[in-house]
Amino acid sequence: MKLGRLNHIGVATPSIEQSIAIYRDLMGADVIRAPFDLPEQGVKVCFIDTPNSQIELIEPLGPDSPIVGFLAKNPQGGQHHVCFEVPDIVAARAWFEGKGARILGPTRIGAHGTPIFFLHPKDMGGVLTEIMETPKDAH
Ligand SMILES: CC[C@H](C(=O)O)C(=O)SCCNC(=O)CCNC(=O)[C@H](O)C(C)(C)COP(=O)(O)OP(=O)(O)OC[C@H]1O[C@@H](n2cnc3c(N)ncnc32)[C@H](O)[C@@H]1OP(=O)(O)O
Ligand SMILES: [Co+2]
Repeated sequence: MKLGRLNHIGVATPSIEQSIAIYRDLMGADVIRAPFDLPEQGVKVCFIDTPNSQIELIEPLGPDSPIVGFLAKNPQGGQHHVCFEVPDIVAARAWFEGKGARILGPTRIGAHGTPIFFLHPKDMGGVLTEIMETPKDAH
């Protein structure tokens, strides 16, 4: 397998609206897409476009959100995960399983509408890493 494009950096926040203001007013972000809920993943999401990638703002949706623990430890929010693209999510999952990396949960549909899974941070040098199949109409 080859290292693919960095699709986004996930940033957990207690308030997507407050974080949007930072990227819009302080960082001069042009394109801010409307936030949307992803209940099956337990998050509200807002993508901020950068020239070559995206910031994915994520706010907990409900008490069982997978980012509740992270925000309990980091009440201001913070850098949560990175996401790399692969051409084939099934082949990628087999690759990582073959390498003994811990995969968190089933492959499921992520915020870009394509299949994703997560690699445990302990197997990625402390970095929670999302693997995402490249959207068919991408780039
Ligand atoms: C999918 C929609 C969207 C998309 O892009 O399509 C998203 O990206 S949504 C993102 C939110 N969803 C997820 O993060 C799903 C995968 N995450 C998980 O399963 C959990 O967050 C998990 C298992 C990584 C951590 O769960 P939890 O915080 O409840 O467990 P612990 O506190 O026990 O953590 C265990 C261990 O991992 C360290 N940890 C936790 N979160 C992170 C992190 N974001 N980055 C790095 N390390 C992390 C934590 O410190 C613990 O380490 P220890 O040394 O044992 O203290
Ligand atoms: Co993500």
